[in-house]
Amino acid sequence: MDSRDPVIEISDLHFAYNDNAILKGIELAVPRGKVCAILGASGCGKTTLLRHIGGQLRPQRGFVKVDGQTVHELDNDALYRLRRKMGMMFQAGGLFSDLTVFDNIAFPLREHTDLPERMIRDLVLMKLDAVGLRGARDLYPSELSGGMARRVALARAIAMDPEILIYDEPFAGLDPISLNVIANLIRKLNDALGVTSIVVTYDVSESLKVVDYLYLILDGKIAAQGPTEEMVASPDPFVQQFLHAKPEGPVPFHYPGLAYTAALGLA
Ligand SMILES: Nc1ncnc2c1ncn2[C@@H]1O[C@H](COP(=O)(O)OP(=O)(O)OP(=O)(O)O)[C@@H](O)[C@H]1O
Repeated sequence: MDSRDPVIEISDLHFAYNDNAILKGIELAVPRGKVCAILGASGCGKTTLLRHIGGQLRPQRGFVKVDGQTVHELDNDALYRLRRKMGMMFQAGGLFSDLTVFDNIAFPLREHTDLPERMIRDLVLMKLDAVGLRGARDLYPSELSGGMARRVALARAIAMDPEILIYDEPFAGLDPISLNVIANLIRKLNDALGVTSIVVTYDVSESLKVVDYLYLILDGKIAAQGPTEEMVASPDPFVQQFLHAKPEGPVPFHYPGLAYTAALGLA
């Protein structure tokens, strides 16, 4: 693949849960080596979009290509190989509660490789060092703060040296300091490891600090996109409402419904 080709390319992606249309023609091309954020209100379909990238859901129209491969056309073996190129970190962390920090990170290496234990040890310690938690190797998840648990999940996401790092709501539920730590780690790891990172979040302010490129989702489509600085300076009222979390603007506060007077039986 040409290094200028997008790592992830999505075209005309449509998906509905039964009659509930969620994605209505997503167009997106994630450039290689950048940190991108896909921003959208809770429930707009961000996780649904990620599940198409990971091949857990099949598009009802359009396609998702990762590294030039159309995800829904791959057989199981090819999909498995493709998933190995992707490191994912989820909001809940998903750490195994009965394994130590060390064993949580060693898990994918033991599961997917035949590396000798000595090499696994070196790799795990390297990943732990990258997130500043070498000293926490023998702790269990119940002994970690929320921010530390998120960092362990991040170390596990990079255990297999992925080309693409995907974060689903990495900032949710963190205190401001941990939030900054995670945001800076996302940036630092992207550049140090030479990967492409995709951050899916509703947390705009944190993303603006560390992200190169923004996509805003509204009503199942990419409503606006651009380099972070350009988006921040954009005069578009929708972009402004979105980035500055203004309650008033083109995006209505009220869910569509009857006029208030009609609902009260006064009309
Ligand atoms: N398996 C499912 N079956 C039916 N509806 C679903 C299913 N999964 C999600 N939905 C609905 O699809 C919509 C989009 O969900 P999704 O989780 O993709 O949104 P999101 O943007 O990731 O939200 P959040 O930020 O709150 O996690 C929501 O209205 C949700 O209720």
